Amino acid sequence: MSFKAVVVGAAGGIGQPLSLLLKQSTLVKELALYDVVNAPGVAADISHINTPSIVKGYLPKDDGLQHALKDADIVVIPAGVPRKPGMTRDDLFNINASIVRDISVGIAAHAPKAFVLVISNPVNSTVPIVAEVLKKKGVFDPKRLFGVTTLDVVRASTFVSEAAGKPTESLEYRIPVVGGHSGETIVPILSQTQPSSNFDQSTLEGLVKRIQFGGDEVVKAKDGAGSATLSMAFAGARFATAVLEAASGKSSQQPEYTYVHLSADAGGKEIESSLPGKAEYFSVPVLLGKNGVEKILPIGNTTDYEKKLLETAVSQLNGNISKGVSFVESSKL
Ligand SMILES: NC(=O)c1ccc[n+]([C@@H]2O[C@H](COP(=O)([O-])OP(=O)(O)OC[C@H]3O[C@@H](n4cnc5c(N)ncnc54)[C@H](O)[C@@H]3O)[C@@H](O)[C@H]2O)c1
Ligand SMILES: O=C(O)C[C@H](O)C(=O)O
Repeated sequence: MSFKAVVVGAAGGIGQPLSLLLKQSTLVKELALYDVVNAPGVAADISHINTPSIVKGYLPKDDGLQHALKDADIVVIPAGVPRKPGMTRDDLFNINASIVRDISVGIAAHAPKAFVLVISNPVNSTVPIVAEVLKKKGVFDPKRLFGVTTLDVVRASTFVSEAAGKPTESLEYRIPVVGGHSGETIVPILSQTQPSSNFDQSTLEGLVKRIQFGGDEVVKAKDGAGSATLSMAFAGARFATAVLEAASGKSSQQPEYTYVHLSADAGGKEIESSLPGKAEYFSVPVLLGKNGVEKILPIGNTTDYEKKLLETAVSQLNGNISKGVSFVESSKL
């Protein structure tokens, strides 16, 4: 079984390597690359790779977005501006909110059944923006909308395996990361690290900070030239592949951590009622299936320290979520 995948923002720092990685997937039969600039060039380049998928590039002219999205099974969105040093992800809201809103209007009209994977920041707000647009258009299915928080999970296994003195075994390190995708809304549950690792409290807190602010590390190192692109492309392709594998009927008992509307499954509702405050959206452990979210698993036991981290995350997230919802409420669609 193979699928039509669309990358919106395909000519960007994430979009190009992400498109390259998706071109390598045998789960993809058609790859539609859309951007406001240079998408045909990126598509021409990638199309020379001799993997089975057909690649086409689209620009806004001649209803490009509509044609790119037509019959899409999965739409991955890394469109929008990245951070520069000194900025928070929320500082991107003013520009990226309308970009994501307008793309969502296109998805509602031309690919209402597609899985939608949102990479554009601030994810805590852009996912609610997509949901609100799809709701207004009567096509919202919470099982099919995902905020991509995989990079936090990828970073956690890299940083924790390094701290455990086993950097070459990082792929074996599984660390739940829940909450949102910005600073203190990112909550690594290091007490559930597998293989289990015993860190003293100060190492533990250092690791939590590093995972929460891993994005800033890259923004600082790039010194004005943007934020994480290559590690994000890796993480985005990994998550998109998991969604497509599940859609093709290959089930996995390994959860993926992704930022979803908690109504997507009864397990989400249970998590919502157990959280120390209101949060309609949360990154949670999800088992994927043919229709997207199949089951939301419990977050599991947490230490008192992690409970405090969760409290802080929830209090910040709620404002991010309301900001996205209000933005669509006040938009003329
Ligand atoms: N979720 C995550 O973990 C994560 C990680 C890294 C970056 N990001 C976010 O991803 C976004 C993209 O980052 P980047 O480094 O690739 O930026 P970039 O500037 O290199 O690329 C963005 C691309 O989006 C395109 N674009 C702008 N408006 C568009 C529109 N209306 N339709 C289609 N395409 C449009 C631009 O032309 C550009 O090619 C940023 O918002 C960044 O903060 C998220
Ligand atoms: O840090 C950023 O702004 C980009 C991204 O969200 C990241 O976590 O690397």
